[in-house]
Formats: sequence, C-alpha cells, structure tokens
Amino acid sequence: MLIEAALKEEGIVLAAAFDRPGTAFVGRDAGEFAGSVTGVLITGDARQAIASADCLIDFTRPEGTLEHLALARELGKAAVIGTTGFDAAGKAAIARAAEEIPVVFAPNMAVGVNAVFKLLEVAARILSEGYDVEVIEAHHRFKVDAPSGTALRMGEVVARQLGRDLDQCAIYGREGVTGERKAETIGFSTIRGGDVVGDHTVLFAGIGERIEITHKSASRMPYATGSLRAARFLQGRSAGLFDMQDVLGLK
Ligand SMILES: NC(=O)C1=CN([C@@H]2O[C@H](COP(=O)(O)OP(=O)(O)OC[C@H]3O[C@@H](n4cnc5c(N)ncnc54)[C@H](OP(=O)(O)O)[C@@H]3O)[C@@H](O)[C@H]2O)C=CC1
Ligand SMILES: O=C(O)C1=N[C@H](C(=O)O)C[C@H](O)C1
Repeated sequence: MLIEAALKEEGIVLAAAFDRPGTAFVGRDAGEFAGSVTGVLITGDARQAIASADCLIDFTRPEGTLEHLALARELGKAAVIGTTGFDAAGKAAIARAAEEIPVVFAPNMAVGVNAVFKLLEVAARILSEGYDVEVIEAHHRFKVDAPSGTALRMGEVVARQLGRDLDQCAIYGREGVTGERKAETIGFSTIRGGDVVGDHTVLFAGIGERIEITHKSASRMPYATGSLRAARFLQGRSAGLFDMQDVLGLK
C-alpha cells in the first residue's frame, strides 16, 4: 500500500525499499506488488536503503523499527514510525532519537482516526461524570499486539481529559468474579478475526443512555497516504518528536 501510494503521489519519490536480508523478496522490483515496474529493487541492506532516502517510513515490529531508527539517526534522516506495541524503553529510545532527527510517531496515520481523537476530547469533557468509559477494538487475525496502539491512544486521550493516569486506571479484559465496575477505570476489549482492517469504538455508558464514537477502516490506504503526509511534514525540519495531530495541525 505504501509503495502504491508513493508511486501515485506527486512530489514523492520511492528512493528505496528494504526487507530482512535473505528473504524471497530481496532483489525483486518494489513495484511488483503494486503491479508496476519502478526500477527500485528490494534490498536486504537497510543502511544502504535509508542512506539513499530523505525519510524512512517504518511499519514493522518494535525491535525492527528501533534498529532502523538507529540507522536513520546515524545517517541524519527523518523517520515516520507507524509501528505499535512499544514498551516504555522503546518509546524512550524513539524520544531520544528525536532529539537529533525529526520523527513522526503515531499509532494511526488515518485522518479520520485523528479526527476521532479530537472528538473524544470534547466527548470526555462533556461526559466527565456518571459515564463509564470502555474502548473496544477489532482487527484481523494477523495482528500481534493488543490492545491496538490506536485503542491505547484513545484511552490516553480520554484519561488525560478526565485528569486520570491511564497506567493507573486501565483494565485490560475481565474474567471471573470481577466485582462491580469501578467508576474511574477505563476498560479495553479486543477482538481478533479474519480480515478486519481496524474498528475502534469508545463507549461512554451512563444510566439510561450510551454514547458510542466509532471509526471503521475499510482499507489500509489511509494509513499509507497519512504516512506520506507525515514524511512531507518532516521535510526541512531538523529534529523533534511529532505525531499525526501535529501533521494535521490539530494541536
Ligand atoms: N500507525 C498506523 O497507521 C498503522 C500501524 N500499523 C502497525 O504497523 C506494524 C506492522 O503492521 P502490519 O503491516 O500489519 O504487519 P505485517 O506483519 O504485515 O508487516 C510487518 C513487516 O515488518 C517486517 N518485520 C518484522 N520484524 C522485523 C524486523 N525485526 N526487522 C525488519 N523487518 C521486520 C515483516 O517481515 P517478515 O514478513 O519477514 O516478518 C513484515 O514485512 C504493526 O505494529 C501495526 O500495528 C499498521 C497499520 C497502520
Ligand atoms: O495492525 C494493524 O492492522 C493496525 N495497527 C494500528 C494499531 O495498532 O492501532 C493501526 C490500525 O488500527 C491498524
């Protein structure tokens, strides 16, 4: 999707594409998957690939992203990170890298999801008392981290607005005799199955009414186009840690 989007977008050049060394894709044209010939061959040499570009766009796994980010830092290149599932140490490593290079790090690059983050601030402000907050997300069977990075960010946005610390109030699933729900908690429920691209709902449940704010992805293309928008945003910047709210001017 990223390659397809990059090939279509005016002013964006696909400089390189890389995969792990030794995989079957190395040596093949990067456009093959998008049904075109680009002349850019997939390489197993991440350093060489990152060196030949202005900006790294990385959607892999935390350990891969951190390796690639270290190369981007060394080479003085910008980075757009879409990978989710980082622990605190991983997030700290990204923040350190952003002291030297410009980085957009966002759990969801889609414009619609970022609009929802803003809507959640408003909803949480209005529904700050008497409403239980639950975050429900569904993704495809191949996803490896849970809850999704987007669900966690939604929880963070609501928690911040309500003056709570998500680390202290999050409940990740329930089982057995749990006791009554504590008012200050924020619950997370995860569904995994089939080819669900990504659904997120934040439920504000009161006595006598429920409010649901939902985003549903029907395609991964908005993640790809959002990433390219983020790469453009970084052009000409020297260092700093940004997210899609910065890119979209929503802060
Ligand atoms: N911010 C956003 O908008 C979005 C974020 N994501 C996040 O992006 C990440 C990737 O998701 P998705 O594309 O579905 O995952 P996939 O499994 O489809 O792709 C991940 C890719 O990363 C490669 N990879 C994995 N580990 C490493 C490593 N250590 N070094 C180098 N390459 C590695 C995999 O290679 P191999 O096949 O060889 O393992 C694979 O090509 C997830 O964290 C997901 O949550 C996804 C969509 C949108
Ligand atoms: O793994 C995915 O597919 C997605 N991951 C991101 C997340 O964890 O929030 C973004 C999107 O939901 C798709």
